[in-house]
Amino acid sequence: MLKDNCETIAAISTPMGEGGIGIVRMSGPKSFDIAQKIFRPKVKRPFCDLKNRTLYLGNIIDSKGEIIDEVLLAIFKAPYTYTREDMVEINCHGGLASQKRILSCILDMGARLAEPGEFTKRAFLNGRIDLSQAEAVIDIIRAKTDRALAAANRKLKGDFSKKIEQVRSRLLDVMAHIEANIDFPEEDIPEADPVYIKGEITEALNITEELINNIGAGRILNEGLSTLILGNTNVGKSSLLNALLQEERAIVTDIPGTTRDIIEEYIDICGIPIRIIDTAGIRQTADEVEQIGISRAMKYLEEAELVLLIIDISRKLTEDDLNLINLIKDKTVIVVINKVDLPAAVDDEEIKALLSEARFVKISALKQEGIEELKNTIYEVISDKMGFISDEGIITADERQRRVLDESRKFLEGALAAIDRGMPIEMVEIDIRDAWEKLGEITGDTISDEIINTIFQKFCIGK
Ligand SMILES: Nc1nc2c(c(=O)[nH]1)N(C=O)[C@@H](CNc1ccc(C(=O)N[C@@H](CCC(=O)O)C(=O)O)cc1)CN2
Ligand SMILES: Nc1nc2c(ncn2[C@@H]2O[C@H](COP(=O)(O)OP(=O)(O)OP(=O)(O)O)[C@@H](O)[C@H]2O)c(=O)[nH]1
Ligand SMILES: [Mg+2]
Repeated sequence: MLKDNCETIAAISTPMGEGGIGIVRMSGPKSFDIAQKIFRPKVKRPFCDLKNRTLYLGNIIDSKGEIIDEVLLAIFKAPYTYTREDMVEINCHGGLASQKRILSCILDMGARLAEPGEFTKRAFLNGRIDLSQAEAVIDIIRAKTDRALAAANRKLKGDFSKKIEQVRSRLLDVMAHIEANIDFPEEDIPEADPVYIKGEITEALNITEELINNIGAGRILNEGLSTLILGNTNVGKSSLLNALLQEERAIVTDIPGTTRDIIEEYIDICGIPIRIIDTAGIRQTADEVEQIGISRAMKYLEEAELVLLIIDISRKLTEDDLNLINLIKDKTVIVVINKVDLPAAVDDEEIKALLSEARFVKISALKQEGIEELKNTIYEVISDKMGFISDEGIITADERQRRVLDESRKFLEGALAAIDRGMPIEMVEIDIRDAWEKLGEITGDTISDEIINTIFQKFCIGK
Protein backbone atom coordinates (compact mmCIF):
# COMPACT_ATOMS: atom_id res chain seq x y z
CA MET A 1 0.00 0.00 0.00
CA LEU A 2 1.54 3.25 -1.13
CA LYS A 3 -0.52 5.69 0.89
CA ASP A 4 1.46 5.41 4.11
CA ASN A 5 1.29 9.15 4.73
CA CYS A 6 0.21 8.80 8.31
CA GLU A 7 3.92 8.80 8.95
CA THR A 8 5.77 12.07 9.31
CA ILE A 9 8.86 12.28 7.14
CA ALA A 10 11.88 14.57 7.40
CA ALA A 11 15.00 15.31 5.38
CA ILE A 12 17.70 17.86 4.68
CA SER A 13 16.52 19.43 1.42
CA THR A 14 19.61 21.46 0.54
CA PRO A 15 22.84 19.88 -0.78
CA MET A 16 25.12 18.20 1.75
CA GLY A 17 28.06 20.44 2.44
CA GLU A 18 28.73 24.03 3.42
CA GLY A 19 26.28 26.63 2.23
CA GLY A 20 24.83 29.95 3.28
CA ILE A 21 21.57 28.46 4.45
CA GLY A 22 20.36 24.89 4.88
CA ILE A 23 16.74 23.75 4.84
CA VAL A 24 15.47 20.85 6.88
CA ARG A 25 11.86 20.00 6.19
CA MET A 26 9.10 17.79 7.51
CA SER A 27 5.79 16.60 6.14
CA GLY A 28 2.99 14.69 7.82
CA PRO A 29 0.55 14.86 10.72
CA LYS A 30 3.15 15.14 13.47
CA SER A 31 5.09 18.00 11.85
CA PHE A 32 3.67 20.79 14.03
CA ASP A 33 3.88 18.67 17.16
CA ILE A 34 7.53 17.94 16.59
CA ALA A 35 8.33 21.53 15.65
CA GLN A 36 6.68 22.76 18.83
CA LYS A 37 8.94 20.52 20.91
CA ILE A 38 12.24 21.62 19.38
CA PHE A 39 11.63 25.29 18.47
CA ARG A 40 11.90 28.22 20.91
CA PRO A 41 10.77 31.45 19.24
CA LYS A 42 12.80 34.58 20.16
CA VAL A 43 9.60 36.49 20.84
CA LYS A 44 7.73 34.27 23.25
CA ARG A 45 4.38 33.10 21.86
CA PRO A 46 2.42 29.86 21.97
CA PHE A 47 3.07 27.63 18.97
CA CYS A 48 -0.59 27.68 17.96
CA ASP A 49 -0.26 31.44 17.40
CA LEU A 50 2.28 30.97 14.60
CA LYS A 51 0.80 32.20 11.34
CA ASN A 52 0.72 30.01 8.27
CA ARG A 53 3.63 30.49 5.80
CA THR A 54 5.45 33.01 7.94
CA LEU A 55 9.07 32.90 9.03
CA TYR A 56 9.77 33.07 12.75
CA LEU A 57 13.19 33.59 14.32
CA GLY A 58 14.18 31.28 17.14
CA ASN A 59 16.44 28.49 18.33
CA ILE A 60 16.32 24.77 17.81
CA ILE A 61 17.06 23.08 21.11
CA ASP A 62 17.77 19.43 21.80
CA SER A 63 16.23 17.25 24.51
CA LYS A 64 18.77 18.52 27.07
CA GLY A 65 17.80 22.11 26.36
CA GLU A 66 21.04 22.86 24.54
CA ILE A 67 20.88 25.32 21.61
CA ILE A 68 21.70 23.61 18.30
CA ASP A 69 21.26 26.53 15.92
CA GLU A 70 19.55 29.87 15.42
CA VAL A 71 16.97 29.38 12.70
CA LEU A 72 13.99 30.76 10.80
CA LEU A 73 11.02 28.41 10.91
CA ALA A 74 7.81 28.35 8.91
CA ILE A 75 4.74 26.18 9.18
CA PHE A 76 2.57 25.26 6.18
CA LYS A 77 -0.93 24.09 6.99
CA ALA A 78 -2.53 21.31 4.95
CA PRO A 79 -3.96 21.06 2.38
CA TYR A 80 -2.40 23.95 0.43
CA THR A 81 1.21 22.79 0.70
CA TYR A 82 3.78 21.08 -1.52
CA THR A 83 2.70 17.64 -0.29
CA ARG A 84 -0.90 18.54 0.67
CA GLU A 85 0.08 17.62 4.26
CA ASP A 86 1.11 19.74 7.22
CA MET A 87 4.70 20.81 6.63
CA VAL A 88 7.43 22.62 8.52
CA GLU A 89 10.55 24.15 7.05
CA ILE A 90 13.54 25.06 9.16
CA ASN A 91 16.05 27.45 7.62
CA CYS A 92 19.25 26.88 9.55
CA HIS A 93 22.88 27.79 8.96
CA GLY A 94 24.20 25.84 6.03
CA GLY A 95 26.70 23.72 7.90
CA LEU A 96 26.75 19.96 7.90
CA ALA A 97 26.71 19.61 11.69
CA SER A 98 23.83 22.02 12.18
CA GLN A 99 21.62 20.42 9.54
CA LYS A 100 22.39 16.90 10.69
CA ARG A 101 21.69 17.66 14.34
CA ILE A 102 18.40 19.37 13.59
CA LEU A 103 17.39 16.38 11.47
CA SER A 104 18.34 13.93 14.20
CA CYS A 105 16.33 15.95 16.78
CA ILE A 106 13.32 15.66 14.48
CA LEU A 107 13.86 11.93 14.00
CA ASP A 108 14.19 11.48 17.78
CA MET A 109 10.75 13.06 18.13
CA GLY A 110 9.15 10.37 15.97
CA ALA A 111 9.55 11.37 12.34
CA ARG A 112 11.29 9.01 9.97
CA LEU A 113 13.88 9.81 7.32
CA ALA A 114 12.23 10.59 3.98
CA GLU A 115 13.10 8.38 1.06
CA PRO A 116 14.47 10.01 -2.09
CA GLY A 117 11.69 11.97 -3.78
CA GLU A 118 9.19 11.18 -1.06
CA PHE A 119 7.92 14.75 -0.65
CA THR A 120 7.16 14.91 -4.35
CA LYS A 121 5.76 11.38 -4.27
CA ARG A 122 3.29 12.51 -1.63
CA ALA A 123 2.36 15.52 -3.77
CA PHE A 124 1.48 12.96 -6.45
CA LEU A 125 -0.26 10.41 -4.20
CA ASN A 126 -2.26 13.19 -2.56
CA GLY A 127 -3.39 14.43 -5.96
CA ARG A 128 -1.71 17.83 -6.20
CA ILE A 129 0.18 16.84 -9.36
CA ASP A 130 0.11 13.86 -11.70
CA LEU A 131 3.01 11.51 -12.31
CA SER A 132 4.34 13.25 -15.38
CA GLN A 133 4.37 16.56 -13.48
CA ALA A 134 6.16 14.92 -10.55
CA GLU A 135 8.76 13.58 -12.96
CA ALA A 136 9.16 17.09 -14.38
CA VAL A 137 10.50 18.11 -10.97
CA ILE A 138 13.61 15.95 -11.59
CA ASP A 139 13.96 17.46 -15.06
CA ILE A 140 13.95 20.92 -13.48
CA ILE A 141 16.63 19.96 -10.99
CA ARG A 142 18.79 18.41 -13.71
CA ALA A 143 18.23 21.04 -16.41
CA LYS A 144 21.57 22.31 -17.67
CA THR A 145 20.48 25.10 -19.98
CA ASP A 146 17.70 27.67 -20.08
CA ARG A 147 15.87 25.85 -22.88
CA ALA A 148 16.02 22.55 -20.98
CA LEU A 149 14.60 24.38 -17.95
CA ALA A 150 11.81 25.94 -20.01
CA ALA A 151 10.86 22.50 -21.38
CA ALA A 152 10.81 21.02 -17.87
CA ASN A 153 8.61 23.90 -16.69
CA ARG A 154 6.11 23.25 -19.47
CA LYS A 155 5.97 19.65 -18.32
CA LEU A 156 5.49 20.69 -14.68
CA LYS A 157 2.64 22.92 -15.81
CA GLY A 158 1.01 19.81 -17.29
CA ASP A 159 1.52 20.23 -21.04
CA PHE A 160 2.59 16.62 -21.56
CA SER A 161 -0.19 15.28 -19.34
CA LYS A 162 -2.80 17.30 -21.25
CA LYS A 163 -1.71 15.78 -24.55
CA ILE A 164 -1.92 12.29 -23.05
CA GLU A 165 -5.34 13.03 -21.58
CA GLN A 166 -6.54 14.25 -24.98
CA VAL A 167 -5.72 10.87 -26.48
CA ARG A 168 -7.12 8.94 -23.53
CA SER A 169 -10.44 10.76 -23.52
CA ARG A 170 -10.85 10.08 -27.23
CA LEU A 171 -10.22 6.39 -26.57
CA LEU A 172 -12.63 6.43 -23.64
CA ASP A 173 -15.37 7.90 -25.86
CA VAL A 174 -14.76 5.19 -28.44
CA MET A 175 -14.95 2.50 -25.76
CA ALA A 176 -18.21 3.96 -24.44
CA HIS A 177 -19.58 3.92 -27.97
CA ILE A 178 -18.61 0.27 -28.42
CA GLU A 179 -19.91 -0.74 -24.97
CA ALA A 180 -23.29 0.84 -25.65
CA ASN A 181 -23.51 -1.27 -28.74
CA ILE A 182 -22.38 -4.52 -27.12
CA ASP A 183 -24.54 -4.17 -24.01
CA PHE A 184 -27.84 -3.62 -25.76
CA PRO A 185 -27.57 -5.38 -29.08
CA GLU A 186 -31.27 -5.98 -29.59
CA GLU A 187 -32.36 -2.53 -28.52
CA ASP A 188 -32.82 0.23 -30.99
CA ILE A 189 -29.34 1.66 -30.69
CA PRO A 190 -27.38 2.35 -33.85
CA GLU A 191 -24.66 -0.22 -34.49
CA ALA A 192 -21.08 0.60 -33.59
CA ASP A 193 -19.97 2.92 -36.32
CA PRO A 194 -16.69 1.66 -37.82
CA VAL A 195 -16.06 4.91 -39.67
CA TYR A 196 -16.32 6.94 -36.46
CA ILE A 197 -14.21 4.40 -34.53
CA LYS A 198 -11.55 4.27 -37.19
CA GLY A 199 -11.42 8.06 -37.43
CA GLU A 200 -10.98 8.48 -33.68
CA ILE A 201 -8.29 5.80 -33.41
CA THR A 202 -6.44 7.30 -36.35
CA GLU A 203 -6.50 10.69 -34.65
CA ALA A 204 -5.29 9.17 -31.36
CA LEU A 205 -2.53 7.42 -33.27
CA ASN A 206 -1.53 10.66 -34.98
CA ILE A 207 -1.20 12.51 -31.69
CA THR A 208 0.76 9.62 -30.19
CA GLU A 209 3.10 9.52 -33.16
CA GLU A 210 3.62 13.26 -33.00
CA LEU A 211 4.55 12.92 -29.34
CA ILE A 212 7.00 10.14 -30.17
CA ASN A 213 8.55 12.25 -32.93
CA ASN A 214 8.99 15.24 -30.64
CA ILE A 215 10.58 13.21 -27.89
CA GLY A 216 13.93 12.85 -29.67
CA ALA A 217 14.44 16.58 -29.37
CA GLY A 218 13.36 16.48 -25.75
CA ARG A 219 15.88 13.80 -24.99
CA ILE A 220 18.68 15.96 -26.35
CA LEU A 221 17.45 18.89 -24.26
CA ASN A 222 17.33 16.76 -21.12
CA GLU A 223 20.38 14.60 -21.40
CA GLY A 224 22.54 16.61 -23.78
CA LEU A 225 23.88 15.48 -27.12
CA SER A 226 26.75 13.10 -26.49
CA THR A 227 29.61 14.41 -28.56
CA LEU A 228 32.90 12.57 -28.79
CA ILE A 229 36.17 14.31 -29.60
CA LEU A 230 38.10 11.66 -31.46
CA GLY A 231 41.41 11.60 -33.27
CA ASN A 232 44.99 10.45 -33.38
CA THR A 233 47.31 11.40 -30.52
CA ASN A 234 48.58 14.94 -30.30
CA VAL A 235 46.14 16.35 -32.88
CA GLY A 236 44.74 18.82 -30.32
CA LYS A 237 41.65 17.08 -28.90
CA SER A 238 42.19 18.30 -25.36
CA SER A 239 43.12 21.74 -26.65
CA LEU A 240 39.74 21.84 -28.42
CA LEU A 241 37.88 20.77 -25.26
CA ASN A 242 39.59 23.57 -23.35
CA ALA A 243 38.82 26.07 -26.10
CA LEU A 244 35.13 25.10 -26.07
CA LEU A 245 34.93 25.29 -22.28
CA GLN A 246 37.05 28.44 -22.09
CA GLU A 247 39.06 26.90 -19.26
CA GLU A 248 42.13 24.72 -18.82
CA ARG A 249 40.12 21.62 -18.02
CA ALA A 250 42.24 18.92 -19.68
CA ILE A 251 46.00 18.53 -19.60
CA VAL A 252 47.61 19.58 -22.88
CA THR A 253 51.20 18.65 -23.72
CA ASP A 254 53.15 17.97 -26.89
CA ILE A 255 53.72 14.39 -25.70
CA PRO A 256 51.56 11.98 -27.73
CA GLY A 257 49.31 9.93 -25.43
CA THR A 258 48.69 12.64 -22.82
CA THR A 259 44.98 11.99 -22.24
CA ARG A 260 44.13 8.56 -20.91
CA ASP A 261 40.91 8.90 -18.95
CA ILE A 262 37.63 10.06 -20.38
CA ILE A 263 36.88 13.70 -19.61
CA GLU A 264 33.21 14.74 -19.78
CA GLU A 265 31.85 18.26 -19.53
CA TYR A 266 28.71 20.10 -20.57
CA ILE A 267 28.75 23.10 -22.83
CA ASP A 268 25.76 25.22 -23.74
CA ILE A 269 25.25 25.88 -27.45
CA CYS A 270 22.22 28.12 -27.99
CA GLY A 271 20.47 26.63 -24.98
CA ILE A 272 21.16 23.02 -25.92
CA PRO A 273 23.36 21.05 -23.55
CA ILE A 274 26.25 19.30 -25.29
CA ARG A 275 27.91 16.51 -23.35
CA ILE A 276 31.39 16.83 -24.72
CA ILE A 277 33.79 13.96 -24.18
CA ASP A 278 37.57 14.14 -24.61
CA THR A 279 39.28 10.81 -25.14
CA ALA A 280 42.68 9.22 -25.47
CA GLY A 281 44.22 9.59 -28.93
CA ILE A 282 43.61 6.52 -31.05
CA ARG A 283 46.77 4.80 -32.30
CA GLN A 284 48.61 1.50 -32.14
CA THR A 285 50.50 1.53 -28.88
CA ALA A 286 52.34 -0.82 -26.55
CA ASP A 287 51.62 1.33 -23.49
CA GLU A 288 49.17 -0.55 -21.28
CA VAL A 289 47.57 2.49 -19.66
CA GLU A 290 47.15 4.19 -23.00
CA GLN A 291 45.54 1.03 -24.42
CA ILE A 292 42.93 1.08 -21.67
CA GLY A 293 42.21 4.71 -22.49
CA ILE A 294 41.79 3.83 -26.15
CA SER A 295 39.40 0.98 -25.49
CA ARG A 296 37.33 3.32 -23.28
CA ALA A 297 37.17 5.81 -26.11
CA MET A 298 35.93 3.02 -28.41
CA LYS A 299 33.17 2.14 -25.96
CA TYR A 300 32.00 5.75 -25.91
CA LEU A 301 32.07 5.80 -29.69
CA GLU A 302 29.26 3.24 -29.82
CA GLU A 303 26.88 5.60 -28.00
CA ALA A 304 28.13 8.89 -29.39
CA GLU A 305 25.51 10.89 -31.28
CA LEU A 306 28.07 13.20 -32.80
CA VAL A 307 31.76 12.66 -33.47
CA LEU A 308 34.20 15.52 -33.81
CA LEU A 309 37.02 13.93 -35.76
CA ILE A 310 40.15 15.99 -35.27
CA ILE A 311 42.78 15.99 -37.97
CA ASP A 312 46.12 17.73 -37.57
CA ILE A 313 46.69 19.57 -40.85
CA SER A 314 50.40 19.99 -40.15
CA ARG A 315 50.98 16.24 -40.37
CA LYS A 316 50.59 13.70 -43.11
CA LEU A 317 47.68 11.30 -42.63
CA THR A 318 48.83 8.06 -41.04
CA GLU A 319 47.43 4.57 -41.09
CA ASP A 320 45.97 5.27 -37.63
CA ASP A 321 43.98 8.17 -39.09
CA LEU A 322 42.67 6.03 -41.94
CA ASN A 323 41.65 3.23 -39.57
CA LEU A 324 39.79 5.71 -37.43
CA ILE A 325 37.94 7.13 -40.42
CA ASN A 326 36.77 3.62 -41.23
CA LEU A 327 35.45 3.17 -37.69
CA ILE A 328 33.20 6.22 -37.85
CA LYS A 329 31.77 5.77 -41.32
CA ASP A 330 28.18 5.33 -40.09
CA LYS A 331 28.30 8.11 -37.45
CA THR A 332 27.29 11.74 -37.67
CA VAL A 333 30.68 13.36 -38.07
CA ILE A 334 32.08 16.85 -38.15
CA VAL A 335 35.67 16.81 -39.36
CA VAL A 336 37.64 19.41 -37.45
CA ILE A 337 40.83 20.32 -39.22
CA ASN A 338 43.10 21.69 -36.52
CA LYS A 339 46.36 23.61 -36.36
CA VAL A 340 45.57 25.75 -39.39
CA ASP A 341 48.10 28.23 -37.97
CA LEU A 342 50.85 25.81 -39.06
CA PRO A 343 51.93 25.01 -42.63
CA ALA A 344 49.67 22.36 -44.14
CA ALA A 345 51.12 18.92 -44.80
CA VAL A 346 47.88 17.45 -46.04
CA ASP A 347 45.46 18.64 -48.66
CA ASP A 348 41.83 19.45 -47.66
CA GLU A 349 40.53 17.60 -50.68
CA GLU A 350 42.34 14.45 -49.62
CA ILE A 351 40.47 14.47 -46.31
CA LYS A 352 37.15 15.40 -47.88
CA ALA A 353 37.43 12.50 -50.28
CA LEU A 354 37.63 10.13 -47.33
CA LEU A 355 34.52 11.42 -45.53
CA SER A 356 32.26 12.78 -48.21
CA GLU A 357 29.14 12.91 -45.99
CA ALA A 358 30.69 14.91 -43.16
CA ARG A 359 30.80 18.64 -42.49
CA PHE A 360 34.22 20.31 -42.30
CA VAL A 361 35.46 23.11 -40.08
CA LYS A 362 38.96 24.54 -39.90
CA ILE A 363 40.22 25.72 -36.55
CA SER A 364 43.25 26.53 -34.51
CA ALA A 365 42.57 25.31 -31.00
CA LEU A 366 45.79 26.98 -29.89
CA LYS A 367 44.89 30.40 -31.29
CA GLN A 368 41.17 29.90 -30.52
CA GLU A 369 40.26 30.51 -34.13
CA GLY A 370 37.25 28.95 -35.83
CA ILE A 371 35.67 27.91 -32.52
CA GLU A 372 32.51 29.97 -33.11
CA GLU A 373 32.13 28.50 -36.57
CA LEU A 374 32.53 25.02 -35.09
CA LYS A 375 29.83 25.78 -32.51
CA ASN A 376 27.51 27.00 -35.26
CA THR A 377 28.13 23.84 -37.24
CA ILE A 378 27.42 21.71 -34.16
CA TYR A 379 24.19 23.66 -33.66
CA GLU A 380 23.13 23.01 -37.25
CA VAL A 381 23.77 19.29 -36.86
CA ILE A 382 21.77 19.21 -33.62
CA SER A 383 18.88 21.16 -35.10
CA ASP A 384 18.81 18.61 -37.87
CA LYS A 385 18.71 15.78 -35.33
CA MET A 386 16.03 17.55 -33.30
CA GLY A 387 13.93 17.98 -36.40
CA PHE A 388 13.64 21.78 -36.12
CA ILE A 389 10.65 21.48 -33.79
CA SER A 390 9.61 24.71 -32.10
CA ASP A 391 10.40 24.68 -28.39
CA GLU A 392 6.71 24.55 -27.46
CA GLY A 393 6.34 21.27 -29.30
CA ILE A 394 9.30 19.60 -27.62
CA ILE A 395 8.38 16.88 -25.19
CA THR A 396 10.93 15.73 -22.68
CA ALA A 397 10.33 12.14 -21.73
CA ASP A 398 12.43 9.58 -20.01
CA GLU A 399 13.10 6.02 -21.16
CA ARG A 400 10.02 4.72 -19.37
CA GLN A 401 7.68 7.26 -20.93
CA ARG A 402 9.18 6.62 -24.35
CA ARG A 403 8.46 2.93 -23.98
CA VAL A 404 4.90 3.59 -22.84
CA LEU A 405 4.22 5.72 -25.91
CA ASP A 406 5.78 3.14 -28.17
CA GLU A 407 3.65 0.34 -26.78
CA SER A 408 0.52 2.50 -26.95
CA ARG A 409 1.23 3.16 -30.60
CA LYS A 410 1.44 -0.58 -31.22
CA PHE A 411 -1.94 -1.17 -29.55
CA LEU A 412 -3.55 1.57 -31.64
CA GLU A 413 -2.05 0.16 -34.82
CA GLY A 414 -3.36 -3.23 -33.73
CA ALA A 415 -6.85 -1.78 -33.31
CA LEU A 416 -6.80 -0.27 -36.81
CA ALA A 417 -5.55 -3.52 -38.31
CA ALA A 418 -8.31 -5.44 -36.50
CA ILE A 419 -10.97 -3.14 -37.97
CA ASP A 420 -9.51 -3.54 -41.43
CA ARG A 421 -9.53 -7.31 -41.08
CA GLY A 422 -13.20 -7.14 -40.10
CA MET A 423 -12.63 -8.54 -36.61
CA PRO A 424 -15.53 -8.35 -34.12
CA ILE A 425 -15.71 -4.94 -32.50
CA GLU A 426 -15.13 -6.48 -29.04
CA MET A 427 -11.70 -7.56 -30.23
CA VAL A 428 -10.92 -4.04 -31.42
CA GLU A 429 -11.99 -2.74 -28.04
CA ILE A 430 -9.35 -4.85 -26.30
CA ASP A 431 -6.58 -3.04 -28.16
CA ILE A 432 -8.19 0.33 -27.48
CA ARG A 433 -8.44 -0.47 -23.79
CA ASP A 434 -4.81 -1.63 -23.70
CA ALA A 435 -3.69 1.65 -25.29
CA TRP A 436 -5.82 3.66 -22.86
CA GLU A 437 -4.36 1.81 -19.89
CA LYS A 438 -0.79 2.07 -21.15
CA LEU A 439 -1.07 5.82 -21.61
CA GLY A 440 -2.36 6.09 -18.06
CA GLU A 441 1.09 5.00 -16.95
CA ILE A 442 2.37 8.42 -17.98
CA THR A 443 -0.07 10.42 -15.91
CA GLY A 444 0.04 7.82 -13.17
CA ASP A 445 -3.62 6.92 -13.53
CA THR A 446 -3.03 3.24 -14.19
CA ILE A 447 0.30 2.21 -12.77
CA SER A 448 1.65 -0.28 -10.26
CA ASP A 449 3.07 0.69 -6.87
CA GLU A 450 6.33 -0.93 -7.87
CA ILE A 451 6.82 1.31 -10.91
CA ILE A 452 5.90 4.37 -8.87
CA ASN A 453 8.52 3.46 -6.30
CA THR A 454 11.26 3.04 -8.87
CA ILE A 455 10.36 6.39 -10.41
CA PHE A 456 10.77 8.31 -7.18
CA GLN A 457 13.94 6.49 -6.20
CA LYS A 458 15.66 8.47 -8.96
CA PHE A 459 15.05 11.71 -7.05
CA CYS A 460 17.42 13.16 -4.51
CA ILE A 461 16.76 13.01 -0.80
CA GLY A 462 14.73 15.93 0.48
CA LYS A 463 12.87 16.55 -2.81
N1 LIG B 1 11.50 26.68 0.76
C1 LIG B 1 11.05 26.03 -0.29
N2 LIG B 1 11.41 26.41 -1.53
C2 LIG B 1 10.95 25.73 -2.61
C3 LIG B 1 10.11 24.62 -2.48
C4 LIG B 1 9.70 24.26 -1.15
O1 LIG B 1 8.94 23.31 -0.94
N3 LIG B 1 10.20 24.99 -0.10
N4 LIG B 1 9.70 23.94 -3.60
C5 LIG B 1 9.45 22.60 -3.66
O2 LIG B 1 10.22 21.77 -3.33
C6 LIG B 1 9.68 24.60 -4.89
C7 LIG B 1 8.47 25.44 -5.00
N5 LIG B 1 7.34 24.63 -5.36
C8 LIG B 1 6.17 24.55 -4.65
C9 LIG B 1 5.04 24.16 -5.32
C10 LIG B 1 3.83 24.16 -4.67
C11 LIG B 1 3.74 24.53 -3.34
C12 LIG B 1 2.44 24.62 -2.66
O3 LIG B 1 2.37 24.86 -1.44
N6 LIG B 1 1.32 24.49 -3.37
C13 LIG B 1 -0.01 24.62 -2.82
C14 LIG B 1 -0.35 26.08 -2.61
C15 LIG B 1 -0.53 26.87 -3.87
C16 LIG B 1 -0.63 28.38 -3.66
O4 LIG B 1 -0.35 28.90 -2.61
O5 LIG B 1 -0.96 29.04 -4.65
C17 LIG B 1 -1.00 23.98 -3.74
O6 LIG B 1 -0.69 23.78 -4.92
O7 LIG B 1 -2.07 23.67 -3.27
C18 LIG B 1 4.90 24.87 -2.65
C19 LIG B 1 6.11 24.89 -3.31
C20 LIG B 1 10.94 25.39 -5.03
N7 LIG B 1 11.28 26.15 -3.85
N1 LIG C 1 50.26 25.13 -33.50
C1 LIG C 1 49.23 24.55 -32.92
N2 LIG C 1 49.42 23.66 -31.94
C2 LIG C 1 48.34 23.09 -31.37
C3 LIG C 1 47.03 23.40 -31.76
N3 LIG C 1 46.16 22.68 -31.01
C4 LIG C 1 46.94 21.94 -30.19
N4 LIG C 1 48.24 22.19 -30.39
C5 LIG C 1 49.37 21.58 -29.70
O1 LIG C 1 49.42 20.20 -29.98
C6 LIG C 1 49.90 19.49 -28.85
C7 LIG C 1 48.91 18.41 -28.46
O2 LIG C 1 47.72 19.01 -27.99
P1 LIG C 1 46.66 18.19 -27.12
O3 LIG C 1 45.48 19.06 -27.02
O4 LIG C 1 47.27 17.70 -25.88
O5 LIG C 1 46.40 17.00 -28.12
P2 LIG C 1 45.53 15.68 -27.87
O6 LIG C 1 44.92 15.33 -29.15
O7 LIG C 1 44.63 15.87 -26.71
O8 LIG C 1 46.65 14.62 -27.50
P3 LIG C 1 46.52 13.23 -26.70
O9 LIG C 1 45.73 13.46 -25.49
O10 LIG C 1 47.92 12.90 -26.42
O11 LIG C 1 45.90 12.27 -27.66
C8 LIG C 1 50.10 20.53 -27.76
O12 LIG C 1 51.48 20.91 -27.76
C9 LIG C 1 49.24 21.68 -28.21
O13 LIG C 1 49.69 22.93 -27.74
C10 LIG C 1 46.86 24.36 -32.80
O14 LIG C 1 45.74 24.72 -33.21
N5 LIG C 1 47.98 24.89 -33.35
MG1 LIG D 1 44.39 14.90 -24.94
